[in-house]
Amino acid sequence: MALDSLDFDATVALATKVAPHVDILEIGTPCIKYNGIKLLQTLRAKFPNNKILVDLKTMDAGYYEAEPFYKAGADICTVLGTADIGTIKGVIDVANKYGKEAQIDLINVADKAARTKEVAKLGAHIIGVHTGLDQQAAGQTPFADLGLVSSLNLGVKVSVAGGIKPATVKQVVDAGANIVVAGAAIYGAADPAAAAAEISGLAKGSTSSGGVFGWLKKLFS
Ligand SMILES: O=C([C@H](O)CO)[C@H](O)[C@H](O)COP(=O)(O)O
Repeated sequence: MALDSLDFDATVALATKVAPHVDILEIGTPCIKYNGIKLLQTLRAKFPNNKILVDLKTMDAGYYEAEPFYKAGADICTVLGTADIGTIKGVIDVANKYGKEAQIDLINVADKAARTKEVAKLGAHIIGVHTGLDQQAAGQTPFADLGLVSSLNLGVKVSVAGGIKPATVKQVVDAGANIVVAGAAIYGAADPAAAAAEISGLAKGSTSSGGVFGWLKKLFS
């Protein structure tokens, strides 16, 4: 789940609702810029059972920028695929130093296949196929890019983000996504915990929407 609010307390409150229903809590870029590493430290202490991704979208000084976040308990940090290859290598190297993972975000990368092959050779742990919020506002989706990146079969995990909602979870899993990111579909829902449970259930291939939770909901609705 992507936490994209700027408000510290609201972010912790939302994480408290969704944490039991998701594997990874993602601190979104605006959120980490606004709140800083203290928010990571707070979430790390409160949610020992969730992985935490810090969406740094690093563009320079990869090793130097990401190291304090891995030290503070981040499991995954992101670095921009448009960054210099040395910057990307820096984040991969520091992730390896702490036994963690680096995610290379393909947002705005022109030749996504070429960059994916290049960073896979460097040992990238996760490739992020990502249609950002501004691109979504212009009507773009991540589906075609996901198909392209998955078809490379490089043995690197693929994450997809960009307006994913219950109706599109199966499509992205079938297209090869190992990690499904949802932000607005959860925090914009009337019941974020239920939305998180439904999306997780769908992503993990449950047979009914939302697994047992969704089934019970349907039964009593
Ligand atoms: O990464 C994101 C965005 O660039 C701001 O940081 C979002 O968290 C990501 O796109 C997931 O959110 P939704 O698109 O709302 O599902």
